[in-house]
Amino acid sequence: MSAEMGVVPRALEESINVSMGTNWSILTNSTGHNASQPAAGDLLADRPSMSMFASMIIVLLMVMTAAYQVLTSIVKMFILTGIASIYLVLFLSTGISSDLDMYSQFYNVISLVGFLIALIIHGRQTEATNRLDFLWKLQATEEKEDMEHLEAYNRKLLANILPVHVAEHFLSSDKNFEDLYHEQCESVCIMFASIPNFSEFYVELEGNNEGVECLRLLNEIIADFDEILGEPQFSYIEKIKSTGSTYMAASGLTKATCDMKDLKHVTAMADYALRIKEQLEYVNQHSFNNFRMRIGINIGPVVAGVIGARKPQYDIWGNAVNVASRMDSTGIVDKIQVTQEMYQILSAKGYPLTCRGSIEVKGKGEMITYFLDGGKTQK
Ligand SMILES: Nc1ncnc2c1ncn2[C@@H]1O[C@H](COP(=O)(O)OP(=O)(O)OP(=O)(O)O)[C@@H](O)[C@H]1O
Repeated sequence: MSAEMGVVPRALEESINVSMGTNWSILTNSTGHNASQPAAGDLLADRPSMSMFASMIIVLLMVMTAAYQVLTSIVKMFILTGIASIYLVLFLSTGISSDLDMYSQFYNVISLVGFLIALIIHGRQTEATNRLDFLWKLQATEEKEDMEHLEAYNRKLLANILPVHVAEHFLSSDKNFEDLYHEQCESVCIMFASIPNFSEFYVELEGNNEGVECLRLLNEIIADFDEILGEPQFSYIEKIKSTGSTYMAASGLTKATCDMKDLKHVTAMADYALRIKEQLEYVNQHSFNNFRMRIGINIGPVVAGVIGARKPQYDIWGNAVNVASRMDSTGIVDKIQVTQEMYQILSAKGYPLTCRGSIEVKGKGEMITYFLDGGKTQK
């Protein structure tokens, strides 16, 4: 029996070697039948692992290049094609592939080219996605900046319409203007300042553009009063509104501006009244007019709130406000009329005041009032 168990016939061995591109003589060697060629068999057995090793190195190199984010897809394409070309030239021209048959060599080349194409397509797609991501991020950043600008603009706008603390209340919480905003303020100093003879000045003629020039001057006066409020010493005061030629302001509406210890919000209001009187004199000198001012000030508790949703308006209400208005309406031009409560505070602080005496105030009866004659004098 020439073909024993475990022995590969010579013809079969050769046919396997041809079809697989390998040498099976090492196997036959193990059976002891070809023991004369062990060294040649070992060498041949190493060959497939060498071509495999080379292929793996190239694939690894290509994957590393493809994964390198900094390179553009075009540069990657050139590098990958270069690597693949060098490998193919070496693979086909040197002995690396000699252990492989034609079919395996062809399969190896096709796999590499396919892999190369896949990497190039992947590189292009990744780059396109990254570019799109970048553009979206840029757009999102621009939109965020626009929104921040818009929010800042809205804040500024709202802060011009409402006092800062009220504007912050609406902006910081989820409140809307439908909800009533109100607060109780215990010690608020209220001032009404009017220019009674403005109505004499206001005439609608062709020469003054149907009264527009008169309004222009009134606007300048009110704007001057607003600007004075911007001075640091008057930070206790909040403008409430101006109706016609009457300017209304109040101080001590917030915890920060209500100084119960030194009553600075009261003295600030007295100083402000004196200051706007001076300002009107300055306007008179420069516009050759003779506007006269009448001012009334009172102190007391008020309710502050925002009325209206579409055009919200901050205002204050209470008996103290009514009395302050009466101090103006029952006052005398060029004088600052104050109530007894104001007198007690201001005289204690060193302000010169003169008692006017008792006057009849509508709805309040007889009231003793005072005139504020000037600024604080050093005691
Ligand atoms: N928030 C306010 N803004 C402007 N003016 C006010 C405010 N609150 C009260 N007043 C004015 O105070 C004045 C006194 O108000 P009060 O309610 O005592 O009297 P009245 O009889 O209603 O007013 P009037 O004498 O004008 O008829 C009124 O002229 C009113 O216009």
